[in-house]
Amino acid sequence: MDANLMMEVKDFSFTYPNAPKPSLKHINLRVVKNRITALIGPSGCGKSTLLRAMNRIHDLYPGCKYEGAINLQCVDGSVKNILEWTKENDLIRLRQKVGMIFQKPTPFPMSIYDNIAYGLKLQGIRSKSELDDRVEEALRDGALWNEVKDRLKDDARGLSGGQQQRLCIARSVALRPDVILFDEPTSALDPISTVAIEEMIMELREQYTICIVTHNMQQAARISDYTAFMYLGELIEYDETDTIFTNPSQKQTEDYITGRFG
Ligand SMILES: Nc1ncnc2c1ncn2[C@@H]1O[C@H](COP(=O)(O)OP(=O)(O)OP(=O)(O)O)[C@@H](O)[C@H]1O
Repeated sequence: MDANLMMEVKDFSFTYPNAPKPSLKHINLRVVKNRITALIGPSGCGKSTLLRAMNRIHDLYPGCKYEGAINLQCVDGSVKNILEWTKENDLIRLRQKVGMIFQKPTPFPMSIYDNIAYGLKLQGIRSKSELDDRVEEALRDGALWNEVKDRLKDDARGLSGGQQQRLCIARSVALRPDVILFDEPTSALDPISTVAIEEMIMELREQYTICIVTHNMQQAARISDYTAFMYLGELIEYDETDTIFTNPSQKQTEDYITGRFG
């Protein structure tokens, strides 16, 4: 695997439990370190299914069938195929290394502070001052600190939708993952909150590797470095975002980005 890659999906097929046929077929995708990779394509093409395979979140339901490989570059330079991991502890660690942000914000029913501290405590951090520092650092990374620093003990569910989404990003970032997966993170938000999240994602790229599913082609064009176009469970074309949007090599990609279908 090239040193500039964080993940590499190789000849990957995926079938949901009891489904008659695979939802993803022979996918190859390169996820470059410290870059934003966007997955685009019409509804039902398999974008979310692919994203969710990248931290094995499908395994919360038994019976999924994986074929091929999803390789992850580890800190020690070794490369691991995450599809071979079976132990529950390995999967928990994987989801700390490869975090996920969902379409609807999912704050825990607890205070703003505890939303962040919860995962840190699970990682074994007990010192109050260390927890305070890590919570502040995460909320700063999530561009939320100034808005919430005087009400850290308030219930997180009292925040606006955009603030809740930034809290969820801060919660993920607090665990210092290598990769953050975003599944349509702004589709439930107003335009102003959307801009705030997009700006944050672009800043996070300096420290993290990012993969984002979006229905919004302008969003993909605005924020991503690389784009993959998917159709009917296959990856049709992958390239630098500028190339995909100005000079795609496949007719299906061109038809999609010019609004002729989807
Ligand atoms: N839990 C499931 N069980 C069986 N099939 C599923 C399940 N979830 C999704 N699928 C099927 O897998 C295919 C890909 O779905 P997926 O949600 O990944 O597409 P998508 O491109 O993200 O769509 P959208 O943009 O509408 O969210 C679809 O044919 C869908 O019906």
